[in-house]
Amino acid sequence: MTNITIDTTAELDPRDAVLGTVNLTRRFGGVTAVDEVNLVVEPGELHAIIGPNGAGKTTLFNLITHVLAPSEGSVWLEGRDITDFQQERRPHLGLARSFQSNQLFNDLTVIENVRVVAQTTRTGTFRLDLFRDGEQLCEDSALSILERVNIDNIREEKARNLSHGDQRRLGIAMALATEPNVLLLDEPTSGMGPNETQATADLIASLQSELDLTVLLIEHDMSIVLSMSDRISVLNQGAIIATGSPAEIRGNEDVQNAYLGGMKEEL
Ligand SMILES: Nc1ncnc2c1ncn2[C@@H]1O[C@H](COP(=O)(O)OP(=O)(O)OP(=O)(O)O)[C@@H](O)[C@H]1O
Repeated sequence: MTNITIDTTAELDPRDAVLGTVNLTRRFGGVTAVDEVNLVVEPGELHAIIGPNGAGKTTLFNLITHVLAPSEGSVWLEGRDITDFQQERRPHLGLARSFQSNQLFNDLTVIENVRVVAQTTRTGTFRLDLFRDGEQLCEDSALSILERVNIDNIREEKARNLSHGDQRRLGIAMALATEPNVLLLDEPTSGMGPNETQATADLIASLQSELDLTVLLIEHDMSIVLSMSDRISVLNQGAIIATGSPAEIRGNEDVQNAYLGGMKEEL
């Protein structure tokens, strides 16, 4: 493998980062899907993870969110080792991942979906009995999140009836209901046309700046990645082989040739 040294964060210890990983590794039998990854995410940045199919992006997200346990290494959030924290505890730490379509409550309305998450986060108890006293706070908070994500106009629709794009926006709204400091987005524009893709990119940028969020994102659309990221890490065969600004990643001939392959034209 070509050695590329454009990691502008190399001097930072991942244990001191807002989100960091130390030698994070996951093996599946003989395959090392994530290989000694040291990731440093800085406060308030939009940090994208890119790489070819099978590079280990989803596995890395699954390790950070404890969907999978690492074979080796650790995950750090604001100075705490959260490697062994169970998934359910993570939203309370300020780390949230956008909900996937199969995690929505299909028979609840859009606002009910967000309210359930807001309530669960506030009370620590999962509750579907939504119509009790003392829930005005969650209702107000759910509505303001829907307005922020621009889906308040469909708040009474059942989740199952939403378009693909609206389901993805609802997934982001539900993550926001946990009041995160760090938001993980797993291909937020997948399956969207150009207009929806741009609208989603604009939404993410506005969330980042207005809510002072730190965002870690996997995204295949290179034009989106290059236009909106503060920094980009390139994964290849499980390892981070470069981290840098979009200009550094775009301008690096080795990255283009060795790791972006078919995406080279888009750089
Ligand atoms: N549960 C699993 N069991 C066995 N191998 C797995 C498992 N999950 C992932 N892998 C392997 O780990 C490697 C990394 O996969 P991963 O899905 O993390 O890559 P990716 O970068 O997200 O790919 P894509 O862009 O295609 O979604 C691949 O070789 C994949 O086949």
